[in-house]
Amino acid sequence: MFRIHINASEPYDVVIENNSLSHIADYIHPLKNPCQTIIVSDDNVAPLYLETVKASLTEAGYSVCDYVFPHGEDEKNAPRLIDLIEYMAAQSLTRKDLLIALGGGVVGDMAGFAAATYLRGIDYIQVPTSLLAAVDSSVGGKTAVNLKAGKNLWGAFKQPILVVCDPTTLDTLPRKEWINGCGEIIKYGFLDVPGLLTQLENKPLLKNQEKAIDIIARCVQAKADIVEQDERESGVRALLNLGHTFGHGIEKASRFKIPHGNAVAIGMVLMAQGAVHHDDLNPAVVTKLKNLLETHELPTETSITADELLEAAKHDKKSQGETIKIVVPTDYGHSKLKVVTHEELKGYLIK
Ligand SMILES: NC(=O)c1ccc[n+]([C@@H]2O[C@H](COP(=O)([O-])OP(=O)(O)OC[C@H]3O[C@@H](n4cnc5c(N)ncnc54)[C@H](O)[C@@H]3O)[C@@H](O)[C@H]2O)c1
Ligand SMILES: O=C(O)C(=O)C[C@@H](O)[C@H](O)[C@H](O)COP(=O)(O)O
Ligand SMILES: [Zn+2]
Repeated sequence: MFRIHINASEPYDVVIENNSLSHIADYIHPLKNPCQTIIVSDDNVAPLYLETVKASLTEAGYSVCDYVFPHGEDEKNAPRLIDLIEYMAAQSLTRKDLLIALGGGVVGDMAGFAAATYLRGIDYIQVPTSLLAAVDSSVGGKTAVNLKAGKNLWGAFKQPILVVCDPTTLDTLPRKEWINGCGEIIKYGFLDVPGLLTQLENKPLLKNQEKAIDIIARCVQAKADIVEQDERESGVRALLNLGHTFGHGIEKASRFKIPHGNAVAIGMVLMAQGAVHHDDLNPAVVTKLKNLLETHELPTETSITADELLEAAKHDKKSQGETIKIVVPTDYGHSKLKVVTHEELKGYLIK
């Protein structure tokens, strides 16, 4: 069992414990007296875990309603968010009540945003059930939905009051979602997490729940260290965007056929290749990165055109006027922030 404290402006704990879902109310109770709760989930996760969470809450005296929507990135949008908010209002949830996001990053991002804005903000808990959500999206308080113009363009910073991760839920996670989660994990390997890349090289993390617990804890601690320094991304937090400058464009241009973690993997390779020409990165680092991604069955290239990627990057949050903040690998396991013009960014895509 791990309990990692996140010392944000509103501090909270991340609990990582096998079978924690069956007694989730034990973790909630010290923070929140019995109240009305809404569990938000998708149609893959709800049939597997909704009843377990409900049973624990009901037994502890909480009343529970649920909102279950179709799975997938396509659903992380404004109409779905409004439908959820309308449902919350119809259930007469008050400011003292609680939202529980049970699922992957899509559920967590959208339900978190609903909690951030409904009645100008109510408490919420992240209960990640995908590997990607466990290592990244459930922690740090970035909530959002996508707009037609791009990824995560309508959102808010709102920290959860608690994160409860039950790694046994990964037993039902399809292999392709393990692969997807590994995209973000390898990203952490390039953000100075000591030994993480070596650990992954020695044994790929696919369908290995035993090993996943330790790696989840290491990534969460790494994210905590960054978020605690810079909760609202005015500086170092932007490092967590390694692979995302082009990754978000890849997701959008593929109409979300290429999922987030896969897109981040390709985005890291593109940025590393660019860094060989513009930042003197040793080409051997690109080879090692590609090998590690391939061992985890992740893609390393895309047929999406440079023009599409550049256009998407220009509209991303990290763009300001003619410049954009990017994250470039400086060595195997290390990266740095850099501000370049859009014209210079183009150069990163020319091989
Ligand atoms: N807020 C953040 O800091 C942050 C960080 C990283 C990614 N994200 C966002 O997270 C999203 C991606 O998250 P994701 O990969 O979890 O996507 P997701 O929520 O779509 O989950 C992936 C798939 O796995 C299924 N699933 C989840 N848990 C399962 C389980 N235990 N058993 C069986 N099936 C299960 C889901 O139903 C879905 O079909 C993207 O929208 C991305 O932008 C946000
Ligand atoms: O928490 C962060 O900060 C991150 O950047 C984590 C990313 O993995 C995540 O995909 C995030 O949603 C991207 O943020 P955005 O601001 O570029 O939308
Ligand atoms: Zn990400």
